[in-house]
Amino acid sequence: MNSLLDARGIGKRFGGVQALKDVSLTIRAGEIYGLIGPNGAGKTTFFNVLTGLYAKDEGEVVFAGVPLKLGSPHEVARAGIARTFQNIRLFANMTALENVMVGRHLRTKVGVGGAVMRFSKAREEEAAIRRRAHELLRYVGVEHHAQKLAKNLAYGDQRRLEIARALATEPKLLALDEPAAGMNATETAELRTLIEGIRADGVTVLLIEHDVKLVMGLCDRVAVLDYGIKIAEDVPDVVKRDPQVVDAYLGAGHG
Ligand SMILES: Nc1ncnc2c1ncn2[C@@H]1O[C@H](COP(=O)(O)OP(=O)(O)OP(=O)(O)O)[C@@H](O)[C@H]1O
Repeated sequence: MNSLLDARGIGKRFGGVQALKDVSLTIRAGEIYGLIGPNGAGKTTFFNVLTGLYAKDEGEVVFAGVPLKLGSPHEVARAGIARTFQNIRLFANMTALENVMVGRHLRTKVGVGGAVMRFSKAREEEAAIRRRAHELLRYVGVEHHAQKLAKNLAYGDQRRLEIARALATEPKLLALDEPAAGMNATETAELRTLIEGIRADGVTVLLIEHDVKLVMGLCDRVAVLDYGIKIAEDVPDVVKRDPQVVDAYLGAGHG
C-alpha cells in the first residue's frame, strides 16, 4: 500500500513541556490508523501540528507525495486533510445544512471578483453545494435534522454533523479527535459502521480515541504515544501485547 502521509521527526514544545519528541509515523492510503496513549501524551498536539493549528518546532510532513505547508490550516485543508475536534466546534446558531455548506465552500471555484459577471454560474454552484450538503447529511445519518440549529441536535448527532462538515471538503485524510467521546454503546457501534463506510468510500482515516475496544477493533494499525514519544506502531494484536504499551497505557484500566 502507498503511504499517504509521512510525518518525520515532529517536535513541539510548550515552554518546558516537550509535548512531541521526534515523532515519525506513516499512514498508508486507505487504512484506518489509530493514535492512542495516556492523557497528556501528545495526541491532540500531533493533530494540531498536522492540521496547521500549531507551528511545529521540528520535523516535516509529506502528504500525497508533496511537502505539507505546516502552520496554515487553510493550506492543510486544501492539501486534503480535514479534521473534527475533541470538543465539538460547530456553528451553533447555524442549521445543520448550513454547517456542511460552509465546509463545502472551500471547494467553491467562483470567487468574489467577477461574481456579478458570473452570477448564474455562482447560483448553479450554490445549488450544487446545497445538494451535496444534503447528500452528506444523509450519508452520516442526520438529514432529517437539516433545518435544525446545530446546537439543538443531540450530542451524537452533533458529532456526526462534524464529520459531514469535514467530509464536505473532500479530504483524502479524515482526522477524528475522540469521535466516540460521550457516546453510548449503540452510538459507538453506529460510529464504527460510519467510519468503516468512509474508508470503504476511499478516504483514509486517522483516529485519536480512548475507547481501546473501538480502536483495536477498527484500526488497521495503531501508534502509541507516551510523554510525547512514539513507543509503538503496529497492527492492533501486536500493540495490545507490547509490554511497554501495557505498562504505559493499557495496564492502567484502559484495556
Ligand atoms: N496550548 C498548549 N499550551 C501549553 N501546553 C500544552 C498546550 N497544548 C498541550 N499542552 C501540553 O502538551 C502535552 C500534550 O497534550 P495533548 O493535549 O496533546 O495530549 P493528549 O494526548 O491529546 O491528551 P488527552 O488524551 O488528555 O486529550 C500536555 O502536557 C499538555 O499539557
